[in-house]
Amino acid sequence: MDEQFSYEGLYRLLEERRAKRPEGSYTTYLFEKGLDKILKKVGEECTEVIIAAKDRDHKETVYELADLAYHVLVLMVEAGISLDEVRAELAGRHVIDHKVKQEKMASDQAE
Ligand SMILES: N=c1c2ncn([C@@H]3O[C@H](COP(=O)(O)OP(=O)(O)OP(=O)(O)O)[C@@H](O)[C@H]3O)c2ncn1[C@@H]1O[C@H](COP(=O)(O)O)[C@@H](O)[C@H]1O
Repeated sequence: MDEQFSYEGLYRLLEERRAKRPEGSYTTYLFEKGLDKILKKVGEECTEVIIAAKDRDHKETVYELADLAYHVLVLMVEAGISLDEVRAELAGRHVIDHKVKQEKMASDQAE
């Protein structure tokens, strides 16, 4: 296990790939091909996650989820979407879900 790994670190590396376009980099290849290619890869990886999960193949599902996560991060960099934006969106929903859950619990108790 690489102790150095973080989503933030990988995101920054992908941003650097987009800016510098080093040769021999698969990420450079994706950015050179452009948005349609990146979207195609995200679609393919989604399908592979679905197939692996449907087969209840835990190891393969983890592998395909990692492929999907990488390609989603490439898409985010290409689209100029930061990890903080997605984190903030999830955090906002978390509060809403909590309130809905509380309201439901309160109305269930009143019955
Ligand atoms: N996490 C990944 C990662 N996951 C998957 N992949 C690549 O995604 C590709 C997916 O395989 P496929 O068979 O679907 O695609 P392919 O046939 O190789 O290529 P296509 O023509 O279909 O696009 C493989 O080439 C993998 O190497 C990744 N490539 C890079 N990273 C990360 O990105 C960093 C920078 O990578 P480079 O830009 O290549 O230096 C690396 O250090 C890693 O941390």
